[in-house]
Amino acid sequence: MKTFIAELEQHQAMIEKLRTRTDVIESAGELLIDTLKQGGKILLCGNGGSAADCQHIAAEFVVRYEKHRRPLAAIALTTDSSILTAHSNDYHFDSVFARQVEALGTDNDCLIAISTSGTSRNVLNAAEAAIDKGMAVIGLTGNGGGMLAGVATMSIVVPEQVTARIQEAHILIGHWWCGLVEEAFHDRDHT
Ligand SMILES: O=C(CO)[C@@H](O)[C@H](O)[C@H](O)[C@H](O)COP(=O)(O)O
Ligand SMILES: [Zn+2]
Repeated sequence: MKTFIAELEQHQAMIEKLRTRTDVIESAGELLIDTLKQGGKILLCGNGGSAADCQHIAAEFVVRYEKHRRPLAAIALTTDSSILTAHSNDYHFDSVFARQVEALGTDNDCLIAISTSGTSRNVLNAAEAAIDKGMAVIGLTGNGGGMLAGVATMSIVVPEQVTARIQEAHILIGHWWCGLVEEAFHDRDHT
């Protein structure tokens, strides 16, 4: 049985490796700030645990992270059960996020496409649809980046193979972006 200490050690090793991705993580944070300052919105998509990350991060933008500031435009494409089921039932699950990008995206917007493997077809299709619309795409991935790293405008490839470690890195990065963005929009009359 793997001990909890072994799990912690694996997590710490992931954190150390993440240092090598600092520049692109910071650049992506600046892109998010620019997108919102120019009136664009942030769309997010991913499967499974990454779907949860999408709605988690969207909630921090729309509501708050740690400080009071104006609401920020973000939509998780993973949450509307009618859209998800109608599209998957009538068309295909592979295009369930791309369809929403086509419906909602504009060239001011940015898509955060999350896939630990970088190979999930519905995430790749969403990234391609976003590029076709002139949107910026931040690929949040791992495992060498898969095809997502080739499609996205900029990619954060967590240098890990274990899905859980990659997901832990993703939410750490997502939270850091939330703090950075919040600082840029912070209403200094409130806390
Ligand atoms: O949370 C986990 C594993 O930790 C799973 O639900 C995982 O997200 C799912 O298997 C996803 O379908 C994996 O998709 P992806 O990250 O490779 O795009
Ligand atoms: Zn999980």
